[in-house]
Parts: sequence; C-alpha cells; structure tokens
Amino acid sequence: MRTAFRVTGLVWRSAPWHLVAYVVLTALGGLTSVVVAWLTKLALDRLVSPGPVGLLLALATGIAVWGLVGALNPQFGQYLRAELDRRAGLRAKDTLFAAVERFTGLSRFEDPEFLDRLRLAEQSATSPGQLIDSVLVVGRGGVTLIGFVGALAIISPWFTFVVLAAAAPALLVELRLAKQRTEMILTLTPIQRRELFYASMLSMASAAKEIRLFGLGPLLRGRMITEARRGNATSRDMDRKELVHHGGLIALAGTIAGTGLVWALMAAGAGELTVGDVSLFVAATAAVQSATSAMVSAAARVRQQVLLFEHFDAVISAGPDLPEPSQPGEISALRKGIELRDVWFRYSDAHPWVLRGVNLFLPHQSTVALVGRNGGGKSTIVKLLCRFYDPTRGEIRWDGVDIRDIPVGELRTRMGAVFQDFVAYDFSASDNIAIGDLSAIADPDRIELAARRAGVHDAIAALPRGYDTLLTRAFRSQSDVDRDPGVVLSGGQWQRVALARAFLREDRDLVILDEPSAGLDAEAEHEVHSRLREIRAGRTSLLISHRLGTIRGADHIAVLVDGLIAEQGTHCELLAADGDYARLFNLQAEGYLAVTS
Ligand SMILES: Nc1ncnc2c1ncn2[C@@H]1O[C@H](COP(=O)(O)OP(=O)(O)OP(=O)(O)O)[C@@H](O)[C@H]1O
Repeated sequence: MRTAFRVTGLVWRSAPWHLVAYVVLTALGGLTSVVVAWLTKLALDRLVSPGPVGLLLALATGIAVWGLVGALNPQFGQYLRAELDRRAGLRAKDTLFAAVERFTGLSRFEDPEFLDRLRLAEQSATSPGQLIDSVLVVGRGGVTLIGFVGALAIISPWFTFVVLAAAAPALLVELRLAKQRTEMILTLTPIQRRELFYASMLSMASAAKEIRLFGLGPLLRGRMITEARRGNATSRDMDRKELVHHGGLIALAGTIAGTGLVWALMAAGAGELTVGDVSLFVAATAAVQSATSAMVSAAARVRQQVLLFEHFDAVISAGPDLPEPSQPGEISALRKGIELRDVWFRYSDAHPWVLRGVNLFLPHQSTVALVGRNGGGKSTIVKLLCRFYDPTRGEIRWDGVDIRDIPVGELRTRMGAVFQDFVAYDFSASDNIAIGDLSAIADPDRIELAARRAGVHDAIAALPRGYDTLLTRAFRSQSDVDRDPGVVLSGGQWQRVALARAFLREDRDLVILDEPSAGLDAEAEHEVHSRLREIRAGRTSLLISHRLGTIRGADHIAVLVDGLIAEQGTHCELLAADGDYARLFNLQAEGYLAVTS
C-alpha cells in the first residue's frame, strides 16, 4: 500500500488535472454499460407493452447518448493515460537519475545486483501511470459490478452468487501468476542486460574494428542470440502457465454464462421473465464476468507493479555508498600536503589486496611521480585520492584532516585530473573541453585558451564547424542549419582534449595526471610535458607515467612494488640507490641508446 501511495503521489505531483480527468473518465466508463443495459431493458419492455412514444424516444436517445459516451471514452482515456505516463515518467526518470548521481563512489556501479535493480527501476520509471491504471481498472470494475450485481440479483440471486463465487479462484490464480511473473522479470533482467551488451557491441563504432578484423561478429551474435533464447525460454514458460490457467478460467466463465442463458430462456418461455429481463440478464452476466475478470487481473497487475516499483523506491531511497561525515570538516586551500598513512585497499572482500600499507606524502607545491609495474595499484591510489572508494584500512589526510571527514563534493572541487581512461563524449569539441570545468561551457575564450595550451586549438579550428563540431559520427548536430556529420579525432588529439580539460582546472589545489601523454608522438610528448610543467608549477601534483624520462624532473619519485612504496627520492637519489627505479630507467635508456647506436 505504501508503494502504491508513493506512485500515486508521484503521478499526482506530475499531472494532477490529467489524473482527475482520468479518474472521472474511468468512473464514467464503469457506469456506461450499466446505464445502457438498464435503458435497453426499459426500452425493450416498452416495445413489448407499448406506451407513450415520447418515453420510448427518450429511452432511445438516452441509449444513443450513453453509447456515444461509451465509444469516445476509451479514446480520451488512452490519451490521458499516455499523457500521465509521459509526465510522471519524466519526473520518475529525473528522480531516479538524481538519486544515482548522489552515489559518490564507484562501487555500486561495479555491483551486478545493483545494476539489475537499476534496470528494473528504470523500467518501472518509464510508466508509473500503469499502476494507477490498474488501480482504476479495479475501481471501474467495482462500479460496473455494483451496477450489474443489483440487476442480476433481482433476476436471480443464486445465479449472482455463482458468478461472483467463480471470481474467487480466479483471484487466487491471478495473484499467484503475478508473483511468478515478477520472479520471471527478476530472472530475465541480467539476461536482458547481457543481451543488450552484445547488441550494443555489434553496433558500436569503437568495437567495429576489432570485431571485423578478428571476425568476432559470429561469436558476439551467437552469444546475443543465446541470451535472447534463454530469455525467450523463461518468458515462454510463463506464457504457457498463463495460457493454461487463463484457458481454464475462461472455460469456467463460459460454462457458467451458458448455463445461465439456458435457464433465462427457459424462464422467459415459462413467462417468469420478460424479454427486457432476458436482455438485462445477458448483459449483466457478461458485464459481471468481464468486470470481475478485469478486476482480478488488474489487482494482480497492481501487485506485480508494486513489487517492481519497490526497486525504484529502493534505488531512490538507498543510503550513501560512501559514509558521510557526521560533522563535516571544512576543507581549506592546501597548505602542507596530502598524506597516505598505512593505506591498505582491496576492491571487495572477494578481491586480492592491491595496496598493502602505502605511506606516501604529496608535499604542498611539489610534484610527486608514481611509477611501478602494470597492475601495481597506481590508478587505484588516484581513485582513493579522489575518494571514489575509501581505504580498507589506513587513512588519507588533507593537511592533517581525514578526507572522509570532508564533504566529498568539496574535496573534488579542489582537484583537477587527467585520468588514464578519460571519456571521449559524443559532444561538440567545445563541450568536450568544458567538461573539465562546467563554468566555462558558455565562455568560448576560456575554452580556446585551454585548447591552445594543450596544443589542440589548430586541429579543432580546422574542423568543419570549429569548436561546434561534434566529435562523434554516431549522431548528427541538432542544429537545423548544420547537417554536417561529426568527426573522429585521433588518439593523440583526444589526449590533448583531455589535457585541455585539465588546463581549465589548473587553479585547483591538487592536479592528478595519470599517463597524460599516452598516445602522443615524441615531439608532442616533449611539448605537452613542458606545458604540464606550467600546470604543475607552484601546485601540488601527482604524475603517473611509464615513460621514466618524462618524470625525471619531478620533485619526488615513489616506486610502487607489490602494493607498497618500495623506494622513494629524487631521480638522482634513486639512480644512486641502484634499486628498482634505476633498473627500469636504465632499461628504457638502453632501449633508446640501442636505437641510436
Ligand atoms: N574496479 C576494480 N575492481 C576490481 N579490481 C580492480 C579494479 N580496478 C583495478 N583493479 C585491480 O587492481 C589492481 C591495480 O590496478 P591499477 O589500475 O591501480 O594498476 P596500475 O598500477 O594503475 O596499472 P597500469 O600501469 O597498468 O595502469 C589490478 O590488479 C587490477 O586488476
């Protein structure tokens, strides 16, 4: 009931007048058949024993008018129902994704159960009007039922009882089916998500190269079809169950109606019923049966929709994924530095340890470079600094304050970052740069300056519509004037767009650069690193790069081995120590020497 009220509240807030109109229309819909049946009975009786013509005319007009109301009702109802869904669906979607936005960490997006639930929530958010509709069908059925049960009871009380009693097993059967259908939807959700994944891979430009070169099409298509078959088998089972049960219920209703008709005709033949009574009996039996069956299946649908809507409710009322500070501390401009103190981390209890007691200090206004093997945990440290996860053990302190005690939004406004796996959005070039700082979205000068500093201005200026060019070929511009297709940037150009985002945030207290020059040619790398030195000058920064030549100028270099900082110092100190860093550095240097010799 609580969920049903919440949905009603949502629909009411989204479209109150449409809801009122829909309720009135539904009630009228329920009344129409009762009124028409009674008027028909009276008109037929009048025909058999003629009276004043005026009365017959009034009855005939009444039947015609109510018949017209009955015919138009579904059309208006359909429009109102669709409008309710559109308006309430919009609000529900907004509410749902606003709730998703409130999850500040990443763990929920890596939890298949949560993702299944989110999909169910999305599905129920698309048509919250369905639940209202089903409730109203129950109400409309109620109105029809009351109207006809009276008529039927006058003609035959025992038969009324039989017709109504037949609805009880139907209700039980429908409720059971609704429960099973809900369970089926839960089973189907992960199957459908996988099927959707394969289908999107098959139509995604970014995957098209490998799919074609490696001949992956049949594999992906085969897997997609396997999932679709699995889904079909699950829903087929359910459909068969419904067929059997509904078939049984319809056979029962038909038998009762047929028996009733035989009795009514025999009674009319014996003079116990009038022709009008027979007409009313037939109409009442059909109406009571269809109203009870509609009510019963609508009641079952209400139950199913409530169960599904509970997933929507669960997502929008889910607590924070990262604990919020009970007494949030103030975050001020960084003055001393950021310290990782005995930080241990694993992605979940089922995952191995990635960090095993990292101690690292990022002093104010200096650059710390982090190096280590692939999978060593460097990007994980970045994610912890941004508080996408909390350390499993240990703490990270911002000028001595645990970052868990600082509101996460404020912490993040103090940071700029180029992530190793930055996102190439299907937006215009201008918007793609403004991603770095949305306050620049309407400031073309700031965007251009950032692009110039990242060395990508000339490339963007040369595009068909300059900064307004879409950086994707999956969509067309929405402008009526311009139907130019978008363009695809090269990997290195994208890398520079990501750098331009960082330039927009260069005034932040902490700048994180995770492989910022990956994909750049040697000249560009050299140029970009000299520009990055500009960003880093006088700021606190963390630089991650596998090209050790680009980090030798860092104030401090830390080497991450087996989840621990194995050595740290300046480039010269580490070379002198002749440890891991010296070995890796010499290995790379030898590679360059070998080419030149
Ligand atoms: N979201 C995640 N869930 C589970 N394990 C993860 C996740 N992200 C990373 N890992 C694991 O954590 C370990 C460290 O990964 P991380 O990306 O931090 O390494 P890295 O040092 O940045 O590597 P690279 O030099 O290749 O970029 C790897 O074993 C990786 O498989």
